[in-house]
Amino acid sequence: MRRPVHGEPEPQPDAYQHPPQRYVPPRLPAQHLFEPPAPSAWSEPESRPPARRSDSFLDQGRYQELPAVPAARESTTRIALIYPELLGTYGDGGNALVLTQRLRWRGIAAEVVSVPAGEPVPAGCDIYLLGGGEDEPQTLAAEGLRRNNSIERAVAGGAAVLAVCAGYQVIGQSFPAGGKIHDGLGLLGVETRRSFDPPDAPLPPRVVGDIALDPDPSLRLPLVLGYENHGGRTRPLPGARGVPFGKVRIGLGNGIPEGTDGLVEGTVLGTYLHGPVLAQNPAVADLLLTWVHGPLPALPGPPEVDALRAARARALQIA
Ligand SMILES: NC(=O)CC[C@H](N)C(=O)O
Repeated sequence: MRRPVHGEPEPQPDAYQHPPQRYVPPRLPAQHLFEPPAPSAWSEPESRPPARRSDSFLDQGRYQELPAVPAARESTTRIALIYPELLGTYGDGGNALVLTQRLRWRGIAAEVVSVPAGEPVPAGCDIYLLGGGEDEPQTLAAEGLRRNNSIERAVAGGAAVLAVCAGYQVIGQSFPAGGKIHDGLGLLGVETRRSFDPPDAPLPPRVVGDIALDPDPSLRLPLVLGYENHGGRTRPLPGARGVPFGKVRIGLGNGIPEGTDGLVEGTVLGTYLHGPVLAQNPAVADLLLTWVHGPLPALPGPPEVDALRAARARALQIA
């Protein structure tokens, strides 16, 4: 992007144009991201005992005052980032950072367990993250994951999964790549194809751009914002359980006549939304965290994300 000439006003959030989709970030106080929210932001009564966490960063100052939280499945919440070099093309690894930080802000110990391709996937993690990727890496990822059923076993034991785009396709029943149909993990009852149109119809174009969802009411989430970039179309199999992640307000999502994106079944969430989706939608991060922790104290903001969401909603004319 061109740097502003001295004396020229810096671009402001309102300069965000759509189309063309060019994002100018709002100007924000940089230090906030490194500071915990003020204790006044917490909705729980102050009489609760301090958090169990003893992390050197969190032990400083205000974190001592944070309320206790329900017992985690284990003392440290383990967030598995699956094959980041194959399923990390679109910055979806940021989802791990968001989950970790939102736990730490609440005084809960958390660690990211990065699982490189070729390594066995541990079955003892609390949340499994699969990101987006191109067709070939996605096929390799599916092959690796099919070698053991760690994620399926972890889910049976109460773990949560967030699978984005290629990850969503991989945890479904089947997906296309390189002119073939590949088996997925079958964690979600969906199938992906390049098209569900009659074989003689031209292939639909790749969809790239902003996406906004009205989440399924059962999830009790605010508007979900993101970015999509995929060639595949995904539909539920007959008799599939779960609810769509949301109804598409802007964008394509699953690309089926129902106008939905993703599928949520139990503690497994598949979606086409990049962003990273949890960075733009902290409420979705907290939904995943409550799946493994039970109810958590409210944690508003951070204000940078509120500002970002407001700017994006304005730009998409859905404010
Ligand atoms: N962004 C992605 O993860 C893309 C997934 C898949 N390769 C597709 O094009 O549909």
